[in-house]
Amino acid sequence: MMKVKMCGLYRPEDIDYANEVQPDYVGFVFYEKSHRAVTKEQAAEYRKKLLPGIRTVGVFVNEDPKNIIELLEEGILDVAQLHGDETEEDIQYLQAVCHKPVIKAVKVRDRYDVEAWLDSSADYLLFDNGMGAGQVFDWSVLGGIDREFFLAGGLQAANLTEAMEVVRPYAVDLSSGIESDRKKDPEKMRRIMELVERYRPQL
Ligand SMILES: O=C(O)c1ccccc1N[C@@H]1O[C@H](COP(=O)(O)O)[C@@H](O)[C@H]1O
Repeated sequence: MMKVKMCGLYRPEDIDYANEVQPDYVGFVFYEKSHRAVTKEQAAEYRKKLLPGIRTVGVFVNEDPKNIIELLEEGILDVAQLHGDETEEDIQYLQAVCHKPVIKAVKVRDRYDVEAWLDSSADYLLFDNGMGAGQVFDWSVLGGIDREFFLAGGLQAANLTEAMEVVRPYAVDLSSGIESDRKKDPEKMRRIMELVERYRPQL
């Protein structure tokens, strides 16, 4: 069944919106250059308010593994998403220490970028065009992938159904596409869930 991740929740009300629409995953960005960045304390508070069935993903860019491990071991996060230059060794180290899923985000320019990570020990790959910039990439380079992956990058109500039908990812991942004026928009979140629910019975 198609999963959905709603990423970049950073205001207290974003948690209320997520509890209403109930995506499979929500993402907290631990990257201080992002307007969506949260602190460990905020994420801990948000985790407490979030419905227990919703899994929390921490988004990191070349973060000190010690900080990632702390968040995973304290139960603030269920999954780590590595969005920087992390290596295969970094991924395996986190998996060995925490026994929690690791998503490796891959910035896709062409098929070579995709193939370079197909044998990764990451629990999931995530194919994206950048870092939450809301830009789509050429999905045709994702053909014939024999493992589960998240599709991110510029997904929104207008292109989501096509993305699900054409790419058939394990999960769709949205951030900019569920925002208005750089804030999470509950109406857009509801619309996305409607589209995912409508698609789900087909699988
Ligand atoms: O959202 C951010 O600010 C961010 C910062 C650093 C790394 C990743 C970030 N976001 C990730 O970008 C994708 C898709 O975003 P969009 O839908 O294109 O806006 C998603 O995986 C976020 O986790």
